[in-house]
Amino acid sequence: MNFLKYPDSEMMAMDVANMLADELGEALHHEERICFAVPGGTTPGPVFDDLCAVDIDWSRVDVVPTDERWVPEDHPRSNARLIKERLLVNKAAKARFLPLCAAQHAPQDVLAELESQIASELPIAVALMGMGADMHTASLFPGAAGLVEALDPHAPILVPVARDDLEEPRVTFSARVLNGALSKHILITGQDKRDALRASRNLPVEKAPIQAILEAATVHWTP
Ligand SMILES: O=C(O)C(O)[C@@H](O)[C@H](O)[C@H](O)COP(=O)(O)O
Repeated sequence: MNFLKYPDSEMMAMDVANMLADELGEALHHEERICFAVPGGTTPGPVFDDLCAVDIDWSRVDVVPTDERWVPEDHPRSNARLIKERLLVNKAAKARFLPLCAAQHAPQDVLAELESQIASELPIAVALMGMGADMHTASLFPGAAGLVEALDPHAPILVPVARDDLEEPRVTFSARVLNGALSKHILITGQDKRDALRASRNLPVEKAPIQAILEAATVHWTP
């Protein structure tokens, strides 16, 4: 794991956006289409604001959430909504969005179809991920139903996840698919998350799922 520290969120957003733009541009030199996975949550918005303005051939980029909350796309908690409003604008409006959710159906009824739309676009070229202070990443939550399956080396592409205290069911890329990304970035802010990341090193992956994707990842942190 590579750990990069920034003086503030603005600097972090700018540098991470530049780094992602370079990697996406480089990947576009080698592949006709590339897959870019991005998280939801509150941290990535400023990165999206900078990244959407960069001049790469977005028309050859498939943008997919790392995980999704099972809510309609116009719901305030929808990751698709965040991504469409903050990333897929400006120059990046030309990218294609691949949804992980069809909220009018139950997850188990549509997961196979969603997977089939994504399978041909894998592996992920560049993955940007977040982390919670409970050491989850994507929707790989400690103690959640679906976690063991999502951590399995032979896991399917997508795994439904639920836990009583989560506001809605979720679907997540399995650790196997996230780990298959050619480049992995984790974006975190605040001392609590830095402490959590440190503590995760001594815990089993079921208790600290972030462990599953740390190898060869770059962690970006600002207080
Ligand atoms: O949809 C989501 O919730 C995620 O993709 C999730 O893994 C997120 O990245 C972390 O929970 C951090 O969220 P914050 O950035 O809001 O702290």
